[in-house]
This record gives sequence, C-alpha cells and structure tokens, in this order.
Amino acid sequence: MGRKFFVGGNWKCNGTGEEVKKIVTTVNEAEVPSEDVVEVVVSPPFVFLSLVKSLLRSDFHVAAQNCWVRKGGAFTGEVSAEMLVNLGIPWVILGHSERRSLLNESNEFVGDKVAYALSQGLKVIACIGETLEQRESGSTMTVVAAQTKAIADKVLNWANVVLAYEPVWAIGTGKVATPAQAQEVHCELRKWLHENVSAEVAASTRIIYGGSVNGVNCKELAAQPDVDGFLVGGASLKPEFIDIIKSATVKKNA
Ligand SMILES: O=C[C@H](O)COP(=O)(O)O
Repeated sequence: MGRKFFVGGNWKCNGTGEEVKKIVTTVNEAEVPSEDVVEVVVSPPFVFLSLVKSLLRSDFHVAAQNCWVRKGGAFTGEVSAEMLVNLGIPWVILGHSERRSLLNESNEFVGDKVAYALSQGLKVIACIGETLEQRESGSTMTVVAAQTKAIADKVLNWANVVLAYEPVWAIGTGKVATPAQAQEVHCELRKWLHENVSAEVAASTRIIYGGSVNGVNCKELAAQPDVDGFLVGGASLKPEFIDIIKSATVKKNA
C-alpha cells in the first residue's frame, strides 16, 4: 500500500503576526508537487492558528502543537481537542520531545493524549525519539518501542496517526541523523508495528523523520525506503521549507 509523503512544518514558539504572514506568503507562492504526491501541514503557535488557517493555500493544512489530554474544563492555560475541532484545525502534534523533557510528559500521558485527540476526530503527528545518552548506551530501540507501545496500548485505529521519529540529539542542533541511522530506526519501528499491532498498520502508517532536516540533506533522507516524510523545525520558518516539500519527488521517482 502506498504511503503518501508527508511534510510537517513545526514553527514551535516562534513568530509575530507579521512574520507568520510572511511565511504563509512564501509557502502560498511556491510551486510544489500536487496533493497526490505530498501532504503538507504547518503548525503555528495556538494564537496564530486561525490567522494561518484563513490565509493558507487550500492544498496545505494546519496543525496545532499540542492539546489537552481529555475533555476541556477547569484546566487553566490548556487548549482542548474539541476547541481545535471547533476551529476547523485537522491536525495536532503530540508528544514532542520538548514537551516530554521540559514539561515532563510521560509515555502514558502522551498515549492518553493521542487516543483522546483521535476520538475527537483530530489527526495526530505522534512524536517519539531517544536522547543522545540513550543512543550511546545502545537503548534507542527500547526507548522508541516503549514510547510507541504507550500509544499502541490506547489506540485501536492508526489510520489518522503519523509517527514522527525525532532523535532528541538531532533536534535544533544541526546534527542530522545519517540516512542510514534514520532508515535503521524507521525500519525497526515498522517491524515493531508489524509484530505488535498488525501487518496492515505497519505497511500503511507513515513514519516521518525530524531533526535538523534542511533543504540539502532532505533528498538523501527522503530516498530511504522507510522514511515517509519529515517533521521540520527551524527550516520550516525559511524558504528552504519548499525544497523539503519538493523532496517528495525523490520518493515518487524511486
Ligand atoms: O518538530 C520538529 C523537530 O523538533 C525538529 O526541529 P529542527 O528541524 O529545528 O531540528
């Protein structure tokens, strides 16, 4: 089964209204492969979701960067999945390593969030990844399998899940995983899904890579058989995001 290439731009906690409009203008004016070839999502901070949604070209979609773990209510400072649905936001990023490490989001909490967001009709980019210390101690697969299991324990239908493998040591560091390192983990993750979820889910779930992806390194990464796209941080704020979107054609022509 074909897995459509997926490129997400995670703008993190960046931008003024003016800067956001400028980024949207750049992506709106770009010539990129059609929606049949690549699915593109941009993820601005909460406060700019409506603005970006109103300005963004119709073949690209918007994602929130987080949402609350269950139904909204007395949870000061949180944004619920229901609110995102109400705003017409189709996607949400959950379990990003910055939230896992800075806000102590556990595997179980992330699994609960993913399940709740899906139950409300959102599509989820679920992030997993090991630290440098974990990689150097040889526990990369143990760590990412435990993170994936916490999601799999709560999720029955994977149709609206994209799994983002983002090694923490590669995020915002300029130190990108080599294509072979990325492929190795993606392939193992797909095997894990095959053995622990189903052959169908393993074959159809998109596993995307994140961590210092840029307009140059994207092509070789995109050529790896189990790399189904990217979650891009820093470079998604720059015109080179367009080159990263275009790397979808590497896959198409492979
Ligand atoms: O969500 C995106 C990742 O954290 C990657 O960020 P980066 O491309 O700035 O390394």
